[in-house]
Amino acid sequence: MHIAIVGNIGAGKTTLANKLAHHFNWEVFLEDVDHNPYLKDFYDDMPRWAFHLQVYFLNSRFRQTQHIKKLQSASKGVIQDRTIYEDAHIFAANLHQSTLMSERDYQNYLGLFESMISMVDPPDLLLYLRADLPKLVQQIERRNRDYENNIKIEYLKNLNEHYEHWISNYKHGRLLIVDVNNLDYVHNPEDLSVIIDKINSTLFGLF
Ligand SMILES: Nc1ncnc2c1ncn2[C@@H]1O[C@H](COP(=O)(O)OP(=O)(O)O)[C@@H](O)[C@H]1O
Ligand SMILES: Nc1ncnc2c1ncn2[C@H]1C[C@H](O)[C@@H](COP(=O)(O)O)O1
Repeated sequence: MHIAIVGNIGAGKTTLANKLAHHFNWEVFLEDVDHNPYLKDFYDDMPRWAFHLQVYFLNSRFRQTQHIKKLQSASKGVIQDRTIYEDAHIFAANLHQSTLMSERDYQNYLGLFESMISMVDPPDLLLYLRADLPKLVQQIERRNRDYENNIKIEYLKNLNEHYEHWISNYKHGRLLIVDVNNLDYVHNPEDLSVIIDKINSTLFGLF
């Protein structure tokens, strides 16, 4: 079983991924953030570093999918924090649309993505955490990563629009949308149970 958690920056993916991995006793795959050699530079100068960062994330995410595939064939359960689909359909697409990534870099990137995606298995369940801008801003501030302090509201808004568009066209498998605006699964165990019940119901027909 493979559950992938998707959603905008600060939506609560990592927090939920860790909690679900603990609950189901499955392996968790997190993003390559702390050792990412481009992320800080990217936030300082997006046009300069957009292509480098996208190639880095694409490669790191692709490796992760191959690792997940091996665990799946050994019947191990996996929770994944963010997917390769979001790199291309959300982040790279948004950078291109916002003219922060040039046409030739974007086409070059898409060629690479298309070559890789045929080797990627979709998750058994895609869990989309939908969060409005105030919730995202509050949680990004709470997390307090230096390089994210100057993220513009406009950037988050554009990403949210890409998420909504992508999710409404998602056809690779089962999809569960959870509105997290009024959920606090950090402090309220009942809010975590609400999500776990929805997952059990979607995946196993329980409840
Ligand atoms: N539903 C929630 N309610 C309250 N706080 C949350 C919630 N989800 C996440 N947080 C807090 O918000 C911050 C960002 O969450 P995180 O899981 O790192 O988001 P993401 O991985 O989506 O970027 C963390 O400090 C986390 O403890
Ligand atoms: N593909 C990406 N392009 C640009 N930025 C990205 C990409 N994937 C992740 N990120 C950024 C967004 C955040 O600053 C960090 C970690 O993501 P988070 O949603 O907080 O887990 O990486």
